[in-house]
Amino acid sequence: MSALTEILADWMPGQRWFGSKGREWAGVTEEGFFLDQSDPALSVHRVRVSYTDGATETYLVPLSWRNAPAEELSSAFVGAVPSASGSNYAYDAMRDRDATVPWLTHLVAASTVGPMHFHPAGVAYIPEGVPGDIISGEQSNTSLVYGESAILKLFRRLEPGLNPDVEIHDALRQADNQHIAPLLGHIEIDEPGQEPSTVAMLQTFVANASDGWRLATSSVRDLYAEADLHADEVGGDFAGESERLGEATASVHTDLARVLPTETADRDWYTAVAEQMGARLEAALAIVPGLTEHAEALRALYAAVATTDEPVVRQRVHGDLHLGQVLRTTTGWIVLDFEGEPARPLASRRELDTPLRDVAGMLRSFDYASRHMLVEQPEDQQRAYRAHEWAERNREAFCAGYSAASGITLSSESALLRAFEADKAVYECVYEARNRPNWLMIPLSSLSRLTAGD
Ligand SMILES: Nc1ncnc2c1ncn2[C@@H]1O[C@H](COP(=O)(O)OP(=O)(O)O)[C@@H](O)[C@H]1O
Ligand SMILES: O=P(O)(O)O[C@H]1O[C@H](CO)[C@@H](O[C@H]2O[C@H](CO)[C@@H](O)[C@H](O)[C@H]2O)[C@H](O)[C@H]1O
Repeated sequence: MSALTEILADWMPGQRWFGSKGREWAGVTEEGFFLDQSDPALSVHRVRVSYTDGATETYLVPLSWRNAPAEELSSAFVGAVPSASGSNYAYDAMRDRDATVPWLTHLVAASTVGPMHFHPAGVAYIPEGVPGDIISGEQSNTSLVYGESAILKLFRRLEPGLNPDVEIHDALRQADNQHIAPLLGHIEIDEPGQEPSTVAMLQTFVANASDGWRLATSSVRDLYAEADLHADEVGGDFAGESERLGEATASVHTDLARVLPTETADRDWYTAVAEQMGARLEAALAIVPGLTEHAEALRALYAAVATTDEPVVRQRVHGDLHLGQVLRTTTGWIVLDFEGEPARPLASRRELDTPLRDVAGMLRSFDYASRHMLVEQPEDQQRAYRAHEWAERNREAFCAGYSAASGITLSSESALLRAFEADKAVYECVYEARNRPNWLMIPLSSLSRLTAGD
């Protein structure tokens, strides 16, 4: 193994974007090329990790290079690689501002550098010559904001095929949908014998906006501060926003169904969905022992999916909709990140699905927002009651907004919707066990409610 491969193998598991935490590595290889040779030089590496369970993943790692240690970049230090003249010092290039300029320079020039191709969308101005600032946050990918006008998202896990984030943003632009941030370009990398992988996406940065998670949790904080008031009585009531969010979600679904293919679900689809949910549960049980007590009830919920006669139109959807994926601007809600669930294979994220998956994702998110502050005080019954009330109020408002804008009535009796919520909660259990174990109780306790039929 080369010195750089060893350094990357040590460093990657500690990165937020590394999705396979806790999985045992069987091997690792790395190949890279220089995207820019100036000082600091910028190189891009594809790191292929194989696991003892037989799976493999490819991660994209851009590095910046310096001849001497850079004190101000100590938190971005990746490692020192011995060279003929001493050492070369590698840094996380996404956190080295000086190394962030070439991405947009190449996009403006529509360059090809080695295996990498830059595709400007040709619809709006791309800022050039300015450095990008990394967004810090709970992200599966890594984003740079350039001068408050554009945001570049680097997809960390590479898979051959067009990333749905690019594909869906492009489709919604054609539909002139008002609830997205316009696509400015994207970057691809060749994969021998396969379709290219999408490396990054550039879109308009929406300034002066707040994400839905932050707004919703402020509303919950207000409620907790006034523990004897109801959700509709405190100043920070969120229900109006939830209703508008339901309308925005419906508008996105309506436009996706208008400009991209749709199909009516046949019996096989219901059976396949029930099987997928069951398979996800079986895999999750091996990772989260706390799920065992819900397993039987979940299997019964999924069995109901196979036999329900609720009509479903299959179409492209968001795939991982939650409050952290929506931005409230001065005029309304913007929906972000159409990539789908990061842990799912790309081909399955591009399949036709049902809008109910997105509705379920957002309903789960209201539950999360209401209860994440209870993680530290699980015994507080008064607040737990208020949390439940807040979640119900906002879930109902979201559904009302969605139904009014789409003409599709969302029923709390729907076996499908309940199963999609439960399936999402199972996914979240695995996600939390791997990334935020002290939050695991949020989806786990929701499963008690969902399987009890409340
Ligand atoms: N176009 C945008 N304008 C403003 N902020 C954005 C934009 N796109 C993303 N963000 C911010 O970056 C965060 C992460 O972006 P997202 O696309 O969800 O990345 P990830 O796939 O890593 O979760 C969002 O929650 C939002 O705060
Ligand atoms: O935004 P990503 O595409 O990276 O989505 C992943 O991370 C999310 C957390 O950042 C995770 O969402 C879960 O936590 C949210 C609060 O942090 C909550 O609003 C969501 O409802 C809950 O699912 C998401 O599941 C995961 O795919």
